[in-house]
Amino acid sequence: MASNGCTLARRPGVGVAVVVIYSGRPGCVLLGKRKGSIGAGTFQLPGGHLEFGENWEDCAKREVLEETGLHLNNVYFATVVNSVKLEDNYHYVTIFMQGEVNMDYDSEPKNLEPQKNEGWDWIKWEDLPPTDQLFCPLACVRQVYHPFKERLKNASRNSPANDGKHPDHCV
Ligand SMILES: C=C(C)CCOP(=O)(O)OP(=O)(O)O
Ligand SMILES: [Mg+2]
Ligand SMILES: [Mg+2]
Repeated sequence: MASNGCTLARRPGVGVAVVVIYSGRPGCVLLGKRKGSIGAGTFQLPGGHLEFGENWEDCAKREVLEETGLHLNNVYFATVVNSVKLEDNYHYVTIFMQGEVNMDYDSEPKNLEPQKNEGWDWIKWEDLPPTDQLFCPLACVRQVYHPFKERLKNASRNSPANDGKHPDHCV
């Protein structure tokens, strides 16, 4: 760090991405397409930056509400990836949370940030687009996590899996 307290060194960001599932669309997750910032044109899950002092569950609920209008319940830790794409100057630690649409509220997703996202669709996990069309953390997570097979395994853990499956540089 420089003597004036400033530093020019970059540090990774922290993101929270959310696997949103809905009993009305079995096997599907909510998928959008990025617009207007890094990864424009690639497919993404709802999510965004963890705010200072915020816990992961609250961040997941807030981002999904801001971006889609959906309320979540049963939000739990899914997995975490360290995604690095130096050619795009991109390095984020992205925490994946999974949650269900709370049917006490409207269950139709709305594209509430149209400047950042093309729209939301329910897409079967098996039908996710090819890796080169996925936003970096989503491309990473597909290698290590399946939202409809791994819940019991991960839900019983308080910390990320340490099974050697988590590559540092995923794409
Ligand atoms: C890859 C990045 C930059 C993580 C944050 O995601 P968003 O770009 O969706 O951030 P928010 O505007 O939703 O916070
Ligand atoms: Mg956001
Ligand atoms: Mg976002």
